[in-house]
Amino acid sequence: MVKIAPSILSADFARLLEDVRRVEEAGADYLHIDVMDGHFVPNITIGPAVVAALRPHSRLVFDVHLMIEEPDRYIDPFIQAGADLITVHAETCRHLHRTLNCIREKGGRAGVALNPATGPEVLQYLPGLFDLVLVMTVNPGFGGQAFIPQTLPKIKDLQRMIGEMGGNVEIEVDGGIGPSTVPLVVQAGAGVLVAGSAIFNAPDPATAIREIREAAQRG
Ligand SMILES: O=C(CO)[C@@H](O)[C@H](O)COP(=O)(O)O
Ligand SMILES: [Fe+2]
Repeated sequence: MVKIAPSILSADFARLLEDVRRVEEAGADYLHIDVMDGHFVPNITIGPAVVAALRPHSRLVFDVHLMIEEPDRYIDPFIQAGADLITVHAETCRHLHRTLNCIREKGGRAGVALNPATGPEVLQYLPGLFDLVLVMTVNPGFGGQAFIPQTLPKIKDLQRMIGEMGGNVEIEVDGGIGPSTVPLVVQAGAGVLVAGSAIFNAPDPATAIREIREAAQRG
């Protein structure tokens, strides 16, 4: 069974809690929270205060995607705010090994995100140190972009690599995910599907989640 992670980047920020409740009731698994700093990516979004405000109102796994320079500075604030899973971009980490250890020491699950142009080999010598790999299927920074099909072979390579490493590591995909792309990424090996615009811009987010699950079964 795949997991579905609605990205609140495409939610109505003026009605954020309402939107979170709606996807939680519709059976979402993770709540994907995109954190952008205006440096690593051009956009600026959410900080720990918003995560802390939502935390008492939701039992969803808070899946925090840090698209920020120097992510080490913000691991503790996001854990304190209630993040369950913290994903850092390999491209932003000078010492990825240290950063992953730091997330786990503070009690979080650790994820590594890879831009479309970044290969999986950055993970090769880190077996057992990460819980999730986030394959960016668009360039990070904005919702509503078109899926990049050249990322599919990377998902397959990662699945093989993770299988050889052993352990329990999830492959998450993020960007341009919706009913038409879900079968492709699931076939390639993705197990966690992030979707922003496909869920929150749909007339009914619950129906959109159901359609994504049905598409995953076709995959
Ligand atoms: O991390 C990001 C964008 O950088 C995402 O999580 C987006 O929120 C995905 O949006 P859609 O492509 O699903 O609209
Ligand atoms: Fe994201």
